[in-house]
Formats: sequence, structure tokens, C-alpha cells
Amino acid sequence: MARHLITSALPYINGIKHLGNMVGSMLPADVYARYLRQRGHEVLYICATDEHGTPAELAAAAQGVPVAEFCATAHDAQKAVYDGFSLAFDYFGRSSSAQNREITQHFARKLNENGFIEERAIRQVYSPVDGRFLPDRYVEGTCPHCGYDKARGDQCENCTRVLDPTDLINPRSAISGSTELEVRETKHLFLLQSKLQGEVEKWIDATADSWPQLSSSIARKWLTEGLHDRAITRDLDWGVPVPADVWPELAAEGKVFYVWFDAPIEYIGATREWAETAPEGRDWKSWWYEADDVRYTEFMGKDNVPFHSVMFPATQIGTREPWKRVDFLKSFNWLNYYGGKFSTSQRRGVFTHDALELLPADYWRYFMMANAPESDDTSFTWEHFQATVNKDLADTLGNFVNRVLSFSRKRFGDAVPEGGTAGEAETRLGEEIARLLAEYEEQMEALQFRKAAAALRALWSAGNSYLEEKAPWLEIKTDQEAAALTLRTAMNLIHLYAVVSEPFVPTTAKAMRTAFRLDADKATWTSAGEARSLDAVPAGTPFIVPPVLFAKLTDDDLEVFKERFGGAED
Ligand SMILES: Nc1ncnc2c1ncn2[C@@H]1O[C@H](COP(=O)(O)OP(=O)(O)OP(=O)(O)O)[C@@H](O)[C@H]1O
Ligand SMILES: [Zn+2]
Repeated sequence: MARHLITSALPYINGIKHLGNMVGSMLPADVYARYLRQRGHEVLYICATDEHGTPAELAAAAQGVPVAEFCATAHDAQKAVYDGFSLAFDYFGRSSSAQNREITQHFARKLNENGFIEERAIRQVYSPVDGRFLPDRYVEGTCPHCGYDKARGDQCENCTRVLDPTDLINPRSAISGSTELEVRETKHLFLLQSKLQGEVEKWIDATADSWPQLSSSIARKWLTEGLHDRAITRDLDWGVPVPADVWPELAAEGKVFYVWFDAPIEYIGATREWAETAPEGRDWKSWWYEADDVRYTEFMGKDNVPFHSVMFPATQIGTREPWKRVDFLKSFNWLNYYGGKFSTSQRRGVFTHDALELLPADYWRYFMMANAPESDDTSFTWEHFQATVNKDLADTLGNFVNRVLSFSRKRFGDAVPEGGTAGEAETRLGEEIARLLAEYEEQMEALQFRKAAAALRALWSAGNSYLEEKAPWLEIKTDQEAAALTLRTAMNLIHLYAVVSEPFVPTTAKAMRTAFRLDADKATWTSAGEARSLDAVPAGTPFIVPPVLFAKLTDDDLEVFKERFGGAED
């Protein structure tokens, strides 16, 4: 047994997430956490909403509610969707928590004591009409390179050139539209990442070789380009305040930490929330501080890799305290939707709350994991979704379960039939199951989710092949005992599927497992070899036939979905 700490990239508070966010961060983390729990490990899966920053402030303003209230409501809305997707977090926290504030300030103090923070004056765009400094993205104007008139202060969307707000021609505030902008000098805290480059490199050399290539190559690219000193404060109302005991002047000016400074620290903050919200209290520190016995795995989309592989570790190293650093960084490419990336700002793609309105979570969970963008970007299409659901879930798994249980009940009643002793076909099946289970286990241990899903599908198929070979509906005509043996074996497969498929399709797995009334049943499995005997469900065990596990999707369904979500080729 090992201790596994798992975190998935914090979903930003501003709106309900899409399927791309789901498959790129939280869902694989949940699948992995469930798998490890089943294998008897001690697991702590922590996530939270990332709540600070300008987009949250602006969204709250647009709704006319205070930002704290906006975030509280939006947090609950996201949490409800994640419950709907059966994400079994140990804790789902909030980066605006008191715990995160305290730890973030602690990090800043330590970094400062160790000479890694410096106060610098910078020139920034100020809008008197808005009464605030404008972050880069909130200055718009004409691109000096291509003439595009909606270029943002950080980048021109049209020619993709990186810009500085002061480069823009005819700059205006993206908030009020005011063109009466000034450049003022203001002081900010800078994290001297350049001083930490060497130590981060050494750590990456020692750690990143075991990571997926996507993660390690992004980390190395950033290090090759060199770590730059970065402003870690902003002029906002909403954020972790700069501690007044260290920086009284900046605190008085209302500076807060930049969201990218406090967001990863919230992994620790949320763990402390988890500990402190339990009436009996819990030990959060042993997961994070001098936690050499803990294996820490992070999940995220590729755009988050630089922050997690290089910048957050630099921050941790700079505290000169023994904070737990990531052991394995699992990253994902993009899930695309008909020619473009899923996008929250452009409302492109299928959003998680809408997905649950169409179909139960297990349909989406299985489809997304079986097609996770692990080695390349992948495209979501409704046809592919339909084919996967119909073939793998409805035909291969669902139909098997229903056919076996209904037929047995019809011929032998409401308990698992006794029948003869296992023969050559059962031995072969047992060998095949043990082999596939070992393959599944190997892929899950390596966090290769597509391959793990393929092994799972092969396990389901093995049951169908066995049933076709034995044909109990023919056996029953000449040999009741033989038919009973086949059905009893098939029912044991159903129970095995219930246990092994749980990380991917937890609700369905529960329906399959609880179809059998077993005393002392547990959803864990210890070894592939042990599963070979297929005898966990003995003759005489009462069972029920669960309702159809997966409905097939018709072409008419597909038309409705495409109409609603705009899934036409373009
Ligand atoms: N299309 C996608 N495919 C895979 N992962 C994604 C995709 N879009 C976002 N992610 C990941 O989802 C996680 C949560 O992201 P976050 O809430 O910050 O939204 P985001 O990255 O701003 O996405 P968007 O720009 O679409 O809102 C991050 O790890 C991000 O990398
Ligand atoms: Zn341009």
C-alpha cells in the first residue's frame, strides 16, 4: 500500500466547463484515483475552483453581484455538475479560502526572506474612467503589424503576434471603451525565477524522464528559453492580499497576488480545507510537508504544463522548505470540436451540464477516456460518440449483462444456477481474463488511459465470445447442467466487470455489482491471477435483472444533438 496524492488543474470559476476541460484534467484524475483506491492504496484526490483574477471580477460586475457572492454561487454550480459526473474528490475546495490566503502569504514571506522577491516599479496602463489599472487583456486597439482593430494588449488574435499594450494604435479600455488612457508608474512584486533556473533544471533532470513526453518536452522547452522574473501582484480588489507586515505600502495600495501565484498553492490550501472542515480534524501536513512517502500525480491540459512543471516547482524550491513536489505530471493534448478547440469564451463545444441533460455520466466518461487526447489532439464527433456508445457500451457490455441475467432467470429462477464443473472452455476463458486483466493493470499503472480502456473493452468482448461459443440457449435443449455452468460462469464475468470497470463507469458498475446479493462483497481486486477462477459469485446467490444499462443512440437522436450543439461540418 502506498500513499497517493492526486490533483487536477483547478477549473476557473468563470462558467461551467466543457468536455475538453473534463477529459483534460478532472476525469482522468478521478479514474486514476478510483483505480488506486480499489487496489487498496491510501488516496487523497484534491481539486478546487480557481476563483481569483479579472475575469471573475468582470463576470460578477456583469451580473451586478459582489464578486464573493458570484464565486460562491458559481462554485456550487460547478460542484453540482461534477457530482453529476461522479467525480469522487476527497475535497473540492475554493482558492479564495482563508486557508489558501494564509499559505499563499506564507509562501510569499518565505520567498522574500530567501531573496527571491523584489519590488519593482513598472509602467502600466491606467484608465481614469474605470478607476483602475488595466491588465494587458483589457486594453484593446489596432494591431501595429496587421491593422486588425480588435487586437488585445497581450496578443493580436489575427496575426498572432505578441504585443505590449503600449504597442496598440488607438488603445481603449475593454471594460468601458474609454480611450482616455494614461500610462502610470506603479510598484509590483517580482518573483526572481531567473535565480532559481539552475535548481529547477536539476530537479527536472532527476524527475521528468518518467513523465509523458508531452509534459517533459514542454518543461524542457521552457527551461531552454530561460526562466524570467515575473510580476506576481496585480491591482485588483479580488485576490490574496499582499501581507502588510512585510509590504505595508503595497498592502495599503490594495495589491493582491496574481492568480497564477495563488492557484497552484491552493492544492495545499484545499488539502487544509479538507482537514479543517472535518469536525474531528485531519492531518493535511503529512501529505505535503516532508512527505517523502507520498507519490504525487498531477493532471492537466498542455497549456497548464509550464506553470506546474517549472514555475510552481520554482516557487516551492524558493521557500527553502520541504514542500512536496510533483512526482508524475500527466498532461493531455486538446480535445477539439468540429474544427476548433472547445472554447468557453466562444461557447464552442458541448458543456458538461448540457451533456448530463442528454445522457447519464457513464456514457461520457467511457467515451472520453477511451478516446482521451493522450498522444495527439483528438476531435469529438457525434458519429464517433454514437458508434462507441452503441458498440462498446450497449452491445458489448450492456447486452451481455442483460442477456445472461434474463435468460438465467427465465430458465433457472432468481438465483445463480448450480450446474456442472468447469471444463476446458472455462479454463481457457480464465486464462484469457487473467491475461487481459494484467494488461489493464499495466496500462492503468502507467496512466495510459486509452490502452487501459481498450483492455477493458477486450475483457467485455471475451465474455461475448465465450457466450457465443457455449451458446447456453442451445445447451439448455440437451444438457441443463452445461447451460447452468455457462450461465454461472457468465454471471461471474458480470461481477468481475462490475469491479474492474468501476473507475470508468462507476454508476453502471454499481448496478452490475449489486445485481447479486452477496454477503461481504467488496469492489476491490487484488490480482489478475486470482480472477482466473471466476468463482466470486457462488451458485445459489440471489440476483436481479437490472434495467437496460445503456440505450443505443439512434440517428434521430444524433440529429437532435447536432442541431442543439451545432455539430455540422464546417
Ligand atoms: N479542449 C481541451 N482539451 C483538453 N484539455 C483542456 C481543453 N481546454 C482546456 N483544457 C484543460 O482544462 C483544465 C481547466 O481549464 P480552465 O478552467 O482554466 O479553462 P481554460 O483552459 O481556460 O479552457 P477554455 O479556454 O476553453 O475556457 C486545464 O487543465 C486546461 O488545460
Ligand atoms: Zn495583428
